[in-house]
Order: sequence, then structure tokens, then C-alpha cells
Amino acid sequence: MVAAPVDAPVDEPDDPVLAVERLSVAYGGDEVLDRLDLAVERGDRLAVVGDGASGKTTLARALVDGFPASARVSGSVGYRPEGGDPVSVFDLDDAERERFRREAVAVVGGDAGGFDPTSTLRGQFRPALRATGTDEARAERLLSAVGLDADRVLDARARELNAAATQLADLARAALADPAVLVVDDCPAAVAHLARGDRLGSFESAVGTGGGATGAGGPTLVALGTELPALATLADRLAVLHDGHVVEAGSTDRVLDDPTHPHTRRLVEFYRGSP
Ligand SMILES: Nc1ncnc2c1ncn2[C@@H]1O[C@H](COP(=O)(O)OP(=O)(O)OP(=O)(O)O)[C@@H](O)[C@H]1O
Repeated sequence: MVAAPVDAPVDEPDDPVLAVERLSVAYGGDEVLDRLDLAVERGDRLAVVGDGASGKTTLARALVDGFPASARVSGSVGYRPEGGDPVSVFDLDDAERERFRREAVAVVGGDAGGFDPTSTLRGQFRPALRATGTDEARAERLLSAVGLDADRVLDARARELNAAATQLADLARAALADPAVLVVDDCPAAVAHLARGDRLGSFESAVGTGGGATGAGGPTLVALGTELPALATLADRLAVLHDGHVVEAGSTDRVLDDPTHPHTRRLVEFYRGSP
């Protein structure tokens, strides 16, 4: 369904924590990603912007080898821990993958877990606290760092919280393990909240204090969504997903000021023209 990949103007990262290479994914006969390349620089805030059904969740699934059984996949995803040997994500066994999704690359939003709407978040944080050997005080610090009232949120059932609080609490829970990379897929309310003031900065400072894989420069953030303005406010780099490829990637300022791909130009003009 898609044309051959275009050569996206991509600045080569110095120290990629994730490298997606020639990733193709199809569900049934429908190809969603077509030989997609994307490198994620360690410590960056990267936003992947794409229209609805452009394959953002499929890309997020790829970063943790979380495909449904119906997916046909080729290509590779490589993870490079700070100072460690590269890991081929698609070659992990079940136990390694479970640990990888907690300690190396954690995904929130999209079709990743989330909360049971009927029980309190305090109860739903417990398995993550046990798995990471951390205490509730750290959960409270992370919840406060994303701008939430920690006690109120922990005592609430997920159905009593609005979308932003639920998504942010999910992000705080994923951060308990100090993963190297936090992937935020389709969480527009959380992204809009974090884009205000320097809330993301205070959250990033709180991550990395639990002794996990978070690098010295803080966690790497990959946020995927459709809302260019909030994502651009949050991110220092933008990648534009279209027709199964990353058609453009670069610093947020460069992509907004001087978009080279026609799709990026349309996207930027659309948001400039919106109220
Ligand atoms: N498990 C699946 N089985 C069949 N088709 C799927 C499956 N998951 C996704 N798709 C299809 O693949 C395409 C891309 O879906 P994906 O969820 O990756 O895109 P997206 O950019 O995250 O979309 P949105 O912004 O609307 O959430 C869509 O057409 C979707 O219907």
C-alpha cells in the first residue's frame, strides 16, 4: 500500500539508546509500517507526530516487542544500555522481555496495561512497588513531581480520575523502576499537562533516583500522538510519521521553522492556522 521509503532528513544521533531499523509491520494484508528507520538519542525528548491510524501505536509496540499475534514483522529494534552491550529487542525471551519492559523501555498509554477502573490506585501501585523494591514514598514523590496530589490520587479508583490524572499516574508508576526510556503513546491529556510550565523537567529530575537504568542525563522520553502544538512544546526533537515511514526528523525548531517534507509542511501550516 505504501511507496518506497523516502530518504528522510535525519541527523545522526551521537549516542542512540534505541535504533529501529527497516521495520515493517502488517496486520493481515495491510502494511502499516514500511522499512521504517528511527534512532532515539539518549536523554532526548522525542515526539513522534502522525495522523490517526498512521502506525504510532504499532511503533510503540515495536519498541518493546509487544505485537499482537496477527502482526507480520520484519526489521529490528536495538537497545543500547548506558555502558552495556546492545540488546536485540525481538530476540528477548519471555522473562527477559518482562524485565526489559519494566527496567529498560516502559510504555504507557496506547494499548499498554493502564488501570482497572474499579479499584484504588494504591492497590494497583503495589505490584510495581514490589517488582521494583521501592516504597510508597517514592511513588508519592513521582506523583507529586508530575503535579498530582499524591494521597488523593492513590486513594481514588481510576474511574474517579480524569484522563490527565490517570495518564500521569500511569507514567509515575512506569517511572518507579527508573527505566532508561519512557514511551508515552496517545496520552494527549498528560502531554498537554506536562507541556505547561516545566512540569516535565521536575518529573525528569525525580526519575533516576531509584538506581535503575535511567542514564546520568535523565530518562529518554518518546511521546507519540497527533497534537503537534503540545508535543512540540514538550519535545526537543520531532519525527513525523506518514505513509509507513518517518518522513522527517530533526530538532523541533528546525522541523517547525523549515519543514522539508510536504506532509510536514501541511501539518505545520494546519496547526499555525488553527486558533
Ligand atoms: N491488532 C490489529 N489488527 C489489525 N489491524 C490493526 C491492529 N492494530 C492496529 N491495526 C491497524 O493498523 C493501523 C495503524 O494502527 P495504529 O494503532 O498503530 O495507529 P495509530 O497511529 O496509533 O492510530 P491512532 O492515532 O488512531 O490511535 C490502523 O489502520 C489500525 O486499524
